Amino acid sequence: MSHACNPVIRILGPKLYALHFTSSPALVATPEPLPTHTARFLDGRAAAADWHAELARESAHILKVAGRRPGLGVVLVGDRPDSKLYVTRKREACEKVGISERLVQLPDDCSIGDVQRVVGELCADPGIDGVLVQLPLPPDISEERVMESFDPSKDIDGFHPLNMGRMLMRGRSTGFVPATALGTLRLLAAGGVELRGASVVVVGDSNTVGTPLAALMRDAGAASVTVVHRTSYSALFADALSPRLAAARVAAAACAPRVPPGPSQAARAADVREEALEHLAGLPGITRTADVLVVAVGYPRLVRASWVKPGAAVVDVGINVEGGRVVGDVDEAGVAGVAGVMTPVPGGVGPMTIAATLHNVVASARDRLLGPREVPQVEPLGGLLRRGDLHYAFPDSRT
Ligand SMILES: Nc1nc(=O)c2c([nH]1)NC[C@@H]1CN(c3ccc(C(=O)N[C@@H](CCC(=O)O)C(=O)O)cc3)C=[N+]21
Repeated sequence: MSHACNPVIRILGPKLYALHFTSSPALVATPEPLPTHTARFLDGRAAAADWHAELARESAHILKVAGRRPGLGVVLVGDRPDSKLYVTRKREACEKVGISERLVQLPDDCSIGDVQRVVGELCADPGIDGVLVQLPLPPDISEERVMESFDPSKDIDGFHPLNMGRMLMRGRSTGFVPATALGTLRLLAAGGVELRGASVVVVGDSNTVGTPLAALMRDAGAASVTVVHRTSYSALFADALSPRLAAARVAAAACAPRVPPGPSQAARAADVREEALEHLAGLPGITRTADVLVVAVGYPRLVRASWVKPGAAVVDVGINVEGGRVVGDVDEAGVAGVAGVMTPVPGGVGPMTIAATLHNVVASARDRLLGPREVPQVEPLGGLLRRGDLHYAFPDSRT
């Protein structure tokens, strides 16, 4: 009997699969091995390149009809190397697509008023269709207050409360959708991953990634969306819960970056890591229910093979630097033996985030310069995303 053909087994997963067989003595003698998979990786760089090519055609059309290119305004506060890298990536992509970009840099010690003034100026510029403030901001500047100072019609990150609010209203997401969520959905659609009817688990509850993704997965027809709140994994980051973890951090900080960690130090770090993971008792049981598992926590290689339902689609939104390499929140090598589909890091969601940002700029320019297009009455999210449309609506938009 094939595992894949038995709906009860397929739905309930490997634990009950074992129970099923132990209940029947005749079958206990010849248990089938648990299924193994070799995950298909979704190529975010290729999908982003396709998207860029589409956007370049639209941008050229806008230039021809309206006489100017779509325009993006970017505000960069301070000099975090990661933020500078992402801003550079956006600039390169803008050049490819034919978007004119205006970057305003502010020093680390600027005031919230300075940021709001620059946002106001960029939003008032008639040659600019979309504005974004690269996050995170210095801790003393309220990101919420900055978002509230945007003109919502130029908030291409979709972080203004008006755009966030619209997104949370079932089937009425007519504003801008945050880039990481939009890019993830498009990557899944390009990879043929069906969200309709899926059990979705989103690990991470951030305003920028987890919350928008959960809302959009629901709108895309997921059967259920479980959001794992940060209290479920905060132990990973809480030194108080693990004095040895704190000690290891202090030791690592004292050595780095001059002395590379020795074998005993590395062993101790691995040990401490295992200890921190023990605090996550209930989490693997939840992630194992997911047909589509999204991980956006910011902890390297958190999700391992035993956390994943065989054949699931695993989306890795994490970006962590470990030993000079960029790794995600998923143990790629291990999980690849269990998952059906995976997004790699790097080369997965990251490039799609950039393309989605530019998509929002082009869509904003199109609405502004060519007039807003009809909102289709009945269209599944995936289809609309494939057509590169900003707006979407659903038949079941009753609250
Ligand atoms: N207002 C705002 N909007 C954002 O969209 C925004 C932000 N703030 N703050 C930070 C996050 C992060 N983010 C990424 C973009 C591209 C890659 C990316 O291209 N990553 C490459 C690796 C980087 C490289 O080496 O090029 C990859 O995954 O393949 C990653 C992360 C946008 N963010």
